[in-house]
Amino acid sequence: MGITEIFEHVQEKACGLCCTKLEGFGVSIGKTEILRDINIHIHCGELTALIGPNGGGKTTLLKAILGEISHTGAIKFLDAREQKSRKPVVGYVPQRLDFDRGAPVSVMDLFAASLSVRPVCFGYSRKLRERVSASLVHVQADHLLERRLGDLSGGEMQRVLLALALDPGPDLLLMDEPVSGVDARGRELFYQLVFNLRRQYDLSIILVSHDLDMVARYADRVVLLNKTVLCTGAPAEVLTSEKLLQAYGQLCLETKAQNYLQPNIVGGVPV
Ligand SMILES: Nc1ncnc2c1ncn2[C@@H]1O[C@H](COP(=O)(O)OP(=O)(O)OP(=O)(O)O)[C@@H](O)[C@H]1O
Repeated sequence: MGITEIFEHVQEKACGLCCTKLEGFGVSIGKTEILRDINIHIHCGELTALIGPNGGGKTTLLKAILGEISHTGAIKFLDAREQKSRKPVVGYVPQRLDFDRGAPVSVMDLFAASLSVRPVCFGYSRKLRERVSASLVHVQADHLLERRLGDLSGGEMQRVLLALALDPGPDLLLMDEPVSGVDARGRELFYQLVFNLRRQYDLSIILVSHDLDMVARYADRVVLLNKTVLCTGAPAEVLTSEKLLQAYGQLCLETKAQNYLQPNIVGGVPV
């Protein structure tokens, strides 16, 4: 894939009617300052990749947005269709789901437990089954409806968790290295799905990833984070920035990051 094809999707237009802003965002745990002065504008219909060295604060930022840990500053969601600012509905896809792989729990059970107040042992309504089936279609997983969770592959499980995070439809979708343990084919499918869904649902997405190759190919924007925002912009801009080398330091040599810093090479692809 050439550089033009890699970045051509950036030229597509989102609705531009809603956005999420983090303003003066900071997190301290005990006396340790983990994040400071974070100002990010997350655009609707766009996939924003959050990259940075280990311990840079990426997971902490997602946890703070989810409200799991306290923060300073503000998170604002502007719904321009309704002409008002409100709390965003946030969906989340974790790196993995910890569960007993031997438990007789199906994909349908997982959705029912999340979407319905009725105990799973009482069965489900036809309406709920149709709703779950429709959600799974969007992530190419409708054939997995009755499958036991323990029998799913890593990629299938992450697609199911993606469908779960999209129901009910969020304003902001957060994903923390969602396919880090998944094989290359599964990773590619997952990124393609997310890439298509972002425009289909006008989703604002923040995706934490160490996979700079995928980031170069699928992200609309990149935020380089190490305690604070070091650099933000289009993938071609951030992934060729000297700040990337500074942030990753020696580790850069052990990751694909070095590819992006050589002149005339982006995403490991000569241009
Ligand atoms: N509960 C906690 N108490 C103290 N320090 C913490 C706590 N949670 C996270 N930290 C520290 O905050 C820093 C940021 O951690 P975080 O997990 O957010 O980084 P990350 O960018 O997601 O890292 P990685 O890429 O390795 O997943 C690290 O130095 C970590 O040790």
